This record gives sequence, C-alpha cells and structure tokens, in this order.
Amino acid sequence: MTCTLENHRAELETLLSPVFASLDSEKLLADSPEANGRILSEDLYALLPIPAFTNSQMDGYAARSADLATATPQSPVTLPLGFTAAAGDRQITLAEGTASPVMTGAMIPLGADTVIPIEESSSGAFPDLVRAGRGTPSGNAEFTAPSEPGRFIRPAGVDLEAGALVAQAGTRLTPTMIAALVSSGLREVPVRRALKVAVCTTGDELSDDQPSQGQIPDSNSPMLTAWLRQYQVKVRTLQLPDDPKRFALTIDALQEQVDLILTVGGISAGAYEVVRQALAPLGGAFHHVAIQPGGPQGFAQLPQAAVLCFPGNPVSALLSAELFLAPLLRKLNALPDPVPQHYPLAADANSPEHKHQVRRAVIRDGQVAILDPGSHLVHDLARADALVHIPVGVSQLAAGQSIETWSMNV
Ligand SMILES: Nc1nc2c(c(=O)[nH]1)N[C@H]1C(S)=C(S)[C@@H](COP(=O)(O)OP(=O)(O)OC[C@H]3O[C@@H](n4cnc5c(N)ncnc54)[C@H](O)[C@@H]3O)O[C@H]1N2
Ligand code: MOO
Repeated sequence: MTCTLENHRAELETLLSPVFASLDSEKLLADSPEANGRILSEDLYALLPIPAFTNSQMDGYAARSADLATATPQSPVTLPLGFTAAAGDRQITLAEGTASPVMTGAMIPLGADTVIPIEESSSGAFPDLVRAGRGTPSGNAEFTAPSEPGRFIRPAGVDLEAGALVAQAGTRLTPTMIAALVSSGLREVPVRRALKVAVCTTGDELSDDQPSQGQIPDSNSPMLTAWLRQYQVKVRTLQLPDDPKRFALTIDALQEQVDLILTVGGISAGAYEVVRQALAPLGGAFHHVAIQPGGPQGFAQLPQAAVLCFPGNPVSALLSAELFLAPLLRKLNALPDPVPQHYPLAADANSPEHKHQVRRAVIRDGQVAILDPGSHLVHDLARADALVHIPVGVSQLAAGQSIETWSMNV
C-alpha cells in the first residue's frame, strides 16, 4: 500500500503522542552534563536574587558621593584609605571620610554609595592594600571629580528578585538558562524524563569489527544514536541477525525497558525481512510512502511500547529520522522549526513525478549543487550541507531557478 508523506507523518504522530505525553518528571542537577537541552517540568522561582548582593562593577574605590561633591582637577579631594573589599570577602563598613579599595564583584561596603574606577583616581593605581583583619590600612587616594550615587554599583536583585519566576514549566534548558538557575540558587531542578529508545539494527551482513566477505560495518547504529542524542534521547543499541524468532523475543523483552523501539532495515520486499516477518503477525503496518529515499516504512503498537521501522539504506534511515521523527522531537524539546534558505540551482535536476524526493546538496559559490540520489551514498550524506525537497508533481528543475534548501550536518 502506498501512502503520502503527510499521511505517514500523521500516523506516527498518533503513535508517538501518547508515548511523549507519558514521560514523567525526574530531578537533575542543573550543572550536570545531562542538563543542557532538557525540559523543565515545573515553574521555578528564585531562591536567591540575581545579583545575590549589591556589588561593584569596577575595580576602584568605594566612597560616599557626598565626600567627593567638591572634587575638581584644580581642587582634588584626598581621602584616607579604609580596608579593601575583594570579591568573596564579607561586607565591610566604610568609615566616614574614607575610601575603600573595592574589586569587581566585591560587596559594596556599608555606607558607600558610589564607585570610582581606579583609572579615575589621580595615581591611576592601587597603593599597598589591607583586607579586614589583616592589619591597619594607610595611605590616601586622590579624586579630581565627583561621582554620582549608584555609579558602578550593581544592586542585589536588579536582574531577578528572590521569589520571582526564573523559568516556566516547558522551558528548554540552555547554557544561559542553566547559569540563571544556578545563580538563583536552584541546583536540583525537575525536568521531564528523557525518552528511552532502543535502536535495533538488523541484518546478517552487519559486523562491528573486521567485516568478513559480504559483511559491512553497522553505520546506521552509531549514526542514529548520535542523531537521537541531539534530542536528549537515551539510546541503547542492539544488532540483530535475520532470525525472526529471535527478533520477536528480543523486541518482546525490550518493551518493558524503553518507550520506543526503532528498528532499521528488514522491511522491504526481500526473502529475509526480519522486521516485517516478526512484526506483521503482531499487527505491524508496513507500507510504501511516496517519498524517495525512505519509501519502505513501518510501525507497530505493542502492548508496552511503540515500534517505528525505518528502511536499512543509510540515507533512507537518516532521512526517515529527519522527515518523520525530527518534527515530533523538536516539538517535544521546545526547539524552533528550521528556516529554509534560498539559492539558485547550479544545474538542471530531475525527480520522479509521483514521489516527494529529498535530495542531498552542497552549497558552493552561492549556488546549490544537487548530489546523486542513491540511498547507499553515506559519504555524500556526510558531506551534504543541505536537503532539497522536490514535491510530488514536480519532475524537472532548471539551472538558475531559486530553490528552498534546509541546512543539514550543522
Ligand atoms: N524488490 C524491491 N526491493 C527493494 C525495494 C522495493 O520496493 N522492492 N525497496 C528498496 C528500497 S527503496 C529500500 S530503502 C530498501 C529498504 O530495505 P530494508 O529496509 O529491508 O533494508 P535492508 O534490506 O535490510 O538493507 C538495505 C540496505 O541497507 C544496508 N544496511 C542495512 N542496515 C544497515 C546498517 N545498520 N548499517 C549500514 N548499512 C545497512 C543493507 O546492507 C542494504 O544494502 O530496499 C530496497 N529494495
Ligand atoms: O526508499 Mo529507498 O530509501 O529509495 O533506497
């Protein structure tokens, strides 16, 4: 049975929506390597303000603006030095009529209301400094201009008040959001549990180490694993021979361990189509989608897990993931949809009129050159910059015509 790209997409959305909706919440450290890209499962409110305390924006002197009100180059104001406030120190108190050396990020001394950058002091450099509890400060600093209240002072909570909403449920953790969470005192955060997928590559020809005659390296397994991990999926891989009984037993056991089983290969018209042979009796649907590559497709709903069946040719497998899984995983991960770019075609191109063709392409010198359509060309797949969609009904494209390109391998 042949179906359209859109119909198959809709079928997979029906299959996978309940799987995605069933993912519950888990706690994760916001500063752990797995946090980036995960989705918050609750609204989160700041435990600490950002900044956590009022601090200096500059290395310089903390002072009272009133003490410097009359300072001019002709009549500078000289203030004796107080203790030095360094980043990490407890708050010190500024004695009236003194200036305290203060470093960027240090707490503003109690009583100070302005910071004069070191470059603006007459000497332009710090003299010998003394931190609280480590001796008695001596020396002076000379100022030739007033400094207004609040100058170079970063007030506590100016970015976010304690108790304010840091991020809503559904927010994707980015490097910057991780910084905001940690800054607001939120280290352990509730996130949606990662989707668990078992990638099952199939075929007696697959080999992991030294392929003997007739064998090939299993490239689909690492390719799809890396591809799925872009979407925060927890992947386990299995390589299964062309033995339908063993395949059926393995799938049955996997059901309890993962949310989705993704099989690759073994679904077209051959005599040893292990996936089709094992899953068709269990209600699996196998059909031909009017796309190229990636025509043969299948899926099954088992009692405890959904099964998605991609064709085995490497280009077909990857494009099946891009066409059918990527839109759903982007939605799941609150990622934006990609935006196409437009380039003129470098040469004429043909496409089968009754199929939606997806071609790999390279963009050179402002033009898009379409690569060979073969679904076994895994190196061409790797060197492609873009995908070009040629819809049903279009059989020819002319050199120079502007076409839509969708970035890939970025
Ligand atoms: N008589 C027909 N033959 C084929 C048809 C058809 O309609 N009628 N469709 C062709 C198309 S299109 C595709 S796509 C493939 C899909 O076949 P399968 O999904 O059954 O995949 P396999 O036969 O198992 O493998 C196809 C191809 O890919 C290689 N392969 C498989 N797994 C891997 C892997 N993990 N890593 C690297 N390469 C892999 C495999 O060795 C084959 O060369 O069927 C066409 N035939
Ligand atoms: O659909 Mo197959 O994926 O053309 O090679």
